[in-house]
Amino acid sequence: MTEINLPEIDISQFQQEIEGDHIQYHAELAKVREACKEWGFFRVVNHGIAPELLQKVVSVTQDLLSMPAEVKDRVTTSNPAESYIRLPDFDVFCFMGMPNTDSIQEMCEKIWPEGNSNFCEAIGALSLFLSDLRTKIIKSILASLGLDATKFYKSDFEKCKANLHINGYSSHGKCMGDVVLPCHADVECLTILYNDGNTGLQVRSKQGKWFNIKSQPDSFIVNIGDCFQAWTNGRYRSPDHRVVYTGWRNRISLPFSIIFPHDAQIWAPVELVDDDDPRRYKPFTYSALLKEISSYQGYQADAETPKGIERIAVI
Ligand SMILES: O=C(O)CCC(=O)C(=O)O
Ligand SMILES: [Fe+2]
Repeated sequence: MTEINLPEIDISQFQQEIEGDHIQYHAELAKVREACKEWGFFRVVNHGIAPELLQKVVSVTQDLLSMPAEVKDRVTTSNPAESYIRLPDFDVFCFMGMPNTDSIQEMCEKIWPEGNSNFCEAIGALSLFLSDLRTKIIKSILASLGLDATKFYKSDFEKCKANLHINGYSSHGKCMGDVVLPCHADVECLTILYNDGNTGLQVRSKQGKWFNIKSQPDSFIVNIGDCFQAWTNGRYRSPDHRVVYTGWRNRISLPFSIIFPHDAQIWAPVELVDDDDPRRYKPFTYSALLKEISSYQGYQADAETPKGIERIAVI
């Protein structure tokens, strides 16, 4: 299978403009635009997060994932979105409303009653950095659409929430090429993904062909989610992706998902609607979308099922 190098965006190039009021359209934003149209995926480099912190995050999450099942079960709660879930092929730990030091501390104390400051510090610091990075990424994407990024960030994105997942994939009983995370598109607004450098993530092109995503240490992978696809009136795509087994002993990934407030209307601005691009979606809320997809849990076996946004909002 062909391997692709995701388009690389050097976010440090518009650091100052993002902090100011106006982002000048320039070559790096043209790359964001092309990447979001073509793949719905890009890679962010020069993000300012120290490689030492990323190594520490990998090390503490390895510690967490290697705890015995009965210890991990101590963090299982009645709300599956807020705890630990053991799926056949991988473990998922969920932290809601990040950055939230209380929820990190709470989970940590259940796993390590004697405390684990390394874990709390590393996950806490990563969440803080990612919250800051998300603002820069969203503003860059808005500017790449030719929009007033400051205005639209404030009106539609400032109140977005974030959840952090820790995914741990095991190799137990796996054969090369086995699909360990089925084909899906992220339903949220946007995902900023960090992984431990192991390969396995694949993206499906517009033409329906699967590509291996080349791994690149110390960078973050960004992908557009279904809600953002709808907000852009379909100009940017929320890509199907999956994870396959490629021979690792175990594999860690940390998706940081940005979500619209549950009851906010998701609605493309008029600037993105014209004769060439007539309005594609009716307004909908994230909570209505979640309700719709709960029937198939967000995973679509090779995407035969129409996406949630197509089912509830397409005009
Ligand atoms: O593990 C990965 O690289 C991707 C994870 C993912 O797509 C997800 O959690 O939605
Ligand atoms: Fe995903």
